[in-house]
Amino acid sequence: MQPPDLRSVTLARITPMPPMPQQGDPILLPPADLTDATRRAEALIPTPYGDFRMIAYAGEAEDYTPHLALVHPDMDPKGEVIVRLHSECITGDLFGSKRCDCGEQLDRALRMVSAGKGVVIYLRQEGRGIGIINKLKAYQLQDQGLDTIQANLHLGLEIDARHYGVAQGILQDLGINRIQLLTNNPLKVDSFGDGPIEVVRRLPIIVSPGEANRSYLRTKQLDMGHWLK
Ligand SMILES: Nc1nc2c(ncn2[C@@H]2O[C@H](COP(=O)(O)OP(=O)(O)OP(=O)(O)O)[C@@H](O)[C@H]2O)c(=O)[nH]1
Repeated sequence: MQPPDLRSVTLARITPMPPMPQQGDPILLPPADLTDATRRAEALIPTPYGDFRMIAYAGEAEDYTPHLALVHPDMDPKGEVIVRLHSECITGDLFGSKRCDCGEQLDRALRMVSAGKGVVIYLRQEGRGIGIINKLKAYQLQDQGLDTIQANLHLGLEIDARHYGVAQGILQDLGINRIQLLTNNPLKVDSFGDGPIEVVRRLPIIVSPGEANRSYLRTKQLDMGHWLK
């Protein structure tokens, strides 16, 4: 086997920044929304929030980014189950980025769902469905003055590319028919429409804005219609 070409590794390291994303750049999108809610594996996961049964859902050929359900061990599917649909945000959920409210929302959701014996469904919809590469490009554009909507549009992408059909499939698989949905996003509530799962109540999940996410949250409130105070 040929050894790696270390010169190109060094070069890549010292290249300061990639060029600004431009309209017309090739668009790399993550795999299309998985609509196949097939239960592939599960195990008990003890967390600081309490124990959850973690269940991975994916289609047959889609092992790499399964959606995850974290189910309280005493969840009663016959009740009005507290449910959080949380879209993946590596920057916020994993690394605590302050550019968005995602990490704090996930923390709060896990507390509420643990207390209320409910379910968190962790949907692999990084960057509102555009993937981490495009989200980082969008952040670069936001640092130049565009807002979160304008940045996606500038890249030729949808403002919000998410679909929630698979979440309904997962809830059905868990035997759940009636939910209290933790969200500020009207599109998440609307996505249940006249489907098999009834949203009996919406529960707000609002975190206090900070310096780094104030304008992001303002755009979500004023231009994306999120129910934020
Ligand atoms: N494209 C893009 N995505 C972002 C940006 N900031 C955060 N996100 C993504 O937005 C999504 C937010 O997910 P959620 O918190 O589940 O959903 P929400 O639409 O904020 O609605 P809530 O249920 O009220 O929290 C995640 O996938 C983040 O990765 C951004 O500036 N641009």
